[in-house]
Amino acid sequence: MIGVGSMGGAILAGLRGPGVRIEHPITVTTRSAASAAALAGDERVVALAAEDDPEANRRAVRGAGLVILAVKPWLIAEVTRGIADAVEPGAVVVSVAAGVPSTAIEAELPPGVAVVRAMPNTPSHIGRGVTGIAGGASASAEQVALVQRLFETVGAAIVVREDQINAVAAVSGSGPAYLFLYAEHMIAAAERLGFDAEQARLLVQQTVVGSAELWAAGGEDPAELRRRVTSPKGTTEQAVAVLQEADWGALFDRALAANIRRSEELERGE
Ligand SMILES: NC(=O)C1=CN([C@@H]2O[C@H](COP(=O)(O)OP(=O)(O)OC[C@H]3O[C@@H](n4cnc5c(N)ncnc54)[C@H](OP(=O)(O)O)[C@@H]3O)[C@@H](O)[C@H]2O)C=CC1
Ligand SMILES: O=C(O)[C@@H]1CCC=N1
Repeated sequence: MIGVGSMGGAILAGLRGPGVRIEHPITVTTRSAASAAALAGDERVVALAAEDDPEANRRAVRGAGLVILAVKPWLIAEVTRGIADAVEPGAVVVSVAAGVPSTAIEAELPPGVAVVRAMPNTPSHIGRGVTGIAGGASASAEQVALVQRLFETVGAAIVVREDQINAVAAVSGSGPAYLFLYAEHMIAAAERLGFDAEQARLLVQQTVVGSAELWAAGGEDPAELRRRVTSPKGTTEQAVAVLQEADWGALFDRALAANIRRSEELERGE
């Protein structure tokens, strides 16, 4: 794995979780020695820093059947170019970067190396991620299925067309940020109602986690779960009516469109 920051680190943590059976060690690289040092002490991981060893990325990919690129989008081309002659023929290179088409990665690699895009999210850290996967023209259905199995070790994974990856990023890749934004605002509102910081955090965290687990446990439609909270002529419907004044349909359409627009800008190198 090249790059082990927020997203790479979440995948790595998920892969080290209980019950995940994969071949070890996983060789990972970071830019800084400090980030690599933070990963020391686990015999299942070999961490190398590009800052210490300009050959680190090339060393990491030698002999690897699967390579995950998890650096920032604007570093993908440079990093791929740097490893191109060290990647094994027949290897699968997976990029989790937003806004970098498979063709741009394929252009840096020798023929015979497959490129697959994956758009995961940070709950992968605890094995509860969701990932959209799309093969480039260089990838076979078996190679896409292999990458799907990899990401299923850290959550759920679906295969999509590459032209849907930006939408996956907008919905689930970035999705945890929208939930945490909600939590931040609810905690602040609870504090304004007079709860101390600890109480406000507990009330909101348990509400979010409990509601998510209730949904996951029963699988009912969220509209039905909302109905069960909303007593006719009760209190919830008053708050929901106020919230609905903000026209969440249009608001979410605008937010997701802005997200997709940014992926498209990244595709154009902006
Ligand atoms: N964050 C998220 O929720 C999601 C992110 N993504 C995608 O994941 C990718 C990474 O994002 P994110 O994890 O947030 O970014 P971070 O900045 O948190 O992590 C980037 C990682 O890349 C390392 N790095 C930088 N340059 C090099 C190099 N030359 N060689 C090896 N490693 C290097 C950094 O090392 P160091 O720490 O030493 O600087 C760090 O480990 C992006 O392309 C993004 O689009 C996709 C889905 C969700
Ligand atoms: O914000 C970003 O660009 C990345 C891609 C999806 C989630 N985080």
